[in-house]
Amino acid sequence: MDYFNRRQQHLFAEECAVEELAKTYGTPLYVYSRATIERHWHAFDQAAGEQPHLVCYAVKANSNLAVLNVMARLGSGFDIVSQGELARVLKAGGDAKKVVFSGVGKKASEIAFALEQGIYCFNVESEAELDRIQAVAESMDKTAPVSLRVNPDVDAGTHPYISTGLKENKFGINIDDAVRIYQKASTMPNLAIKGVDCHIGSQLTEIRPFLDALDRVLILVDNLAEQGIVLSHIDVGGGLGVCYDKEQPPHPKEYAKAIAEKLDGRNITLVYEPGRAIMANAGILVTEVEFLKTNEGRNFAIVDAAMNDLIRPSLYQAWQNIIPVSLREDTASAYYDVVGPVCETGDFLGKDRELAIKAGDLLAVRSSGAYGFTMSSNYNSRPRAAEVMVDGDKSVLVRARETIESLWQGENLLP
Ligand SMILES: Cc1ncc(COP(=O)(O)O)c(C=O)c1O
Ligand SMILES: N[C@@H](CCCC[NH3+])C(=O)O
Repeated sequence: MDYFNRRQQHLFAEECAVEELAKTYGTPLYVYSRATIERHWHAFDQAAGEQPHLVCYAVKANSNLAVLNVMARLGSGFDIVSQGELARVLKAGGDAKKVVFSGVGKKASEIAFALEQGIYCFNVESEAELDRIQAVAESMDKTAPVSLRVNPDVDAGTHPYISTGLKENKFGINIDDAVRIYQKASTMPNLAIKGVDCHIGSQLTEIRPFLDALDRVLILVDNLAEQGIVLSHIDVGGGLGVCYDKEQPPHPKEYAKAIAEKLDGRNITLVYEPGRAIMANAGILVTEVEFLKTNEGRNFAIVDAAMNDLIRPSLYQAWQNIIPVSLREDTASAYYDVVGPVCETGDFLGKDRELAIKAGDLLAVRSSGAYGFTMSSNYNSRPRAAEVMVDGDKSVLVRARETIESLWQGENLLP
């Protein structure tokens, strides 16, 4: 079931006409569906069945306070990678005790803040980081809960920019070094070993690499247990892909169930860190066609959203569906490159898209709820888009469009 669907000629987000939302809030506009977020979150939560588990939504996918608040109300945990993300989670009503802190470059100040808040666990990505956490915890007279993020050297079969589980990637600790580092951690007085973590990449469309990685992690878990280091959780990371085009990723239920079954009755808590699978198809980016033009036989639809609003097409050549908000029959379709106003040849949202459109029409870029707004910027001094959450027939402006004045906030002229 899709909460973004067409009624006659018009696109709806739940019970709200997208055309009306654009009129009310302007474009470019991100529109999120609360019902979709909740449905996706429950799919993970329910599929784990009897296995003790915690769904820690990956905040980087979409960190709008209202999005985090929807998740917090469901009792979600959160996967964060910075002090800023933790502060957002707390502001949105999230529980620090359900937060895992990932990331390769945690600063001492960020570690101290997270310890102060009492997070669930640090996912430690290097031996040097382990030493830093010990030092910070000691200075605060606290005990830091830690997991090692191990790198199982599994090819996730995804885009090289978003693959993280190979030995040559910057992430995690080589799984072959893990036993030694766990032994070291067990002697460090201000650390409490909690679990193990593994995240092999993003937009994975098959279960196999996840299960291969988990096989290797389970060998490590059993090996550590024999040495008296008993873990209380396994964090399997995020990475489950979604359908942008013709991909057929496993359903979150199928994925979460396959993972839970692999544990084979072990009495251990399972942590999931899904980002994209919850948010991507819970959002669209609505944009208005400013002009249509043809250069050297190539048609361009110049729209008011650009690479600064949605960078995935430019950065990864990612394909996202682009559809008219209202269908029209009074013009013939043609193939267009859908491009923004930013001064870069690489500024496009889609290429060669068959569309029947006129200037002034609205387009929706689908699957934009994850890594859309969070990766947006002010390049070309463009204020960032507004964000709206729909809930049935109601809509709430959850982030106002930036003003021109806000663009130079914090900047100073020379005296
Ligand atoms: C450590 C970690 N956990 C979770 C995620 C979320 O990934 P995804 O959005 O692919 O589920 C990421 C991003 O790839 C990550 O780096
Ligand atoms: N930002 C990427 C995914 C990276 C995931 C973060 N570790 C995307 O849009 O596909």
